[in-house]
Amino acid sequence: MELVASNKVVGGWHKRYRHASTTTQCDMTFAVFLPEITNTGQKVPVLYWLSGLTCTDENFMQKAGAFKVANELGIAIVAPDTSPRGDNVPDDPKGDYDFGLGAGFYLNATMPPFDKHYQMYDYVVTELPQLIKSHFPVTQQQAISGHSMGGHGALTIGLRNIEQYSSISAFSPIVHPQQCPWGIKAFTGYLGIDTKTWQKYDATALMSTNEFEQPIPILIDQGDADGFLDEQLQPWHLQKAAEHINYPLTFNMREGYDHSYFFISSFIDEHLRFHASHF
Ligand SMILES: N[C@@H](CCC(=O)N[C@@H](CSC=O)C(=O)NCC(=O)O)C(=O)O
Repeated sequence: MELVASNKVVGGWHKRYRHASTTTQCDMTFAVFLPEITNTGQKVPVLYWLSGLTCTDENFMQKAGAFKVANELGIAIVAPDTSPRGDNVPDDPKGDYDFGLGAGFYLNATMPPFDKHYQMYDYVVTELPQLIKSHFPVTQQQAISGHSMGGHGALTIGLRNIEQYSSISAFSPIVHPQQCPWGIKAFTGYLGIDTKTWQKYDATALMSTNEFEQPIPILIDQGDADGFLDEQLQPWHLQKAAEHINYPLTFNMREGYDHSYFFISSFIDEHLRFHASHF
């Protein structure tokens, strides 16, 4: 693992690393925030943050304003990149922002030429946590959160790995990708046209078809001035499925907020406190 950058912040540290990933078969970069309490070697729980379309590991760390409260609560934050990258990694044929580089959709692609590198589900669920546990002062406690495409990632990964996380949260998530343009494009390209293979990557489908004996709590915040709300995000699908099985989902519609990190930075403290209360 190669240290790419290191910045002292609120008494703790923000660091970026590059490593050769066996899962995505390319170099991956991730960022980690380590609260001050870890300077003495004390172990802390980890929040995994999954970013949205066009992002890298840097967007959340630079724009979310999460460090002060994460430091106060003693939570480490890990932010992976949103796709594999490199000269050999295929991109959207037209170079569009919603597929390929920066748009890995946190799934394991099965369609060539994407299947070789686009294995973001396994990377986030397995390889990255193993790497974090072996190199940083963290406990076994994990939570997962994300924004937009990353909210989709947090919901699907969390719901499929309930024993691995103590809580899930999301800002402006894509909750029913098989029924929105971003999701249909991504799933067709990465998984092919057989929609049966799409179900395990669709939070609403997972909520509708699974039984959750020990559900973990979910918190979602959504801005009502979000330009992607009606066409892409459609949170009511997940709300309805959750209500149907009495799943512990808290949903906040926030008046006047859009899709940006201005919105995330306004409510990230509440999400951090939510996760801290469930570790
Ligand atoms: N460039 C696109 C929109 C891209 C965009 O809004 N990306 C969001 C995530 S959208 C869903 O996954 C984002 O987080 N951008 C990075 C940031 O720092 O704000 C367009 O022009 O429509």
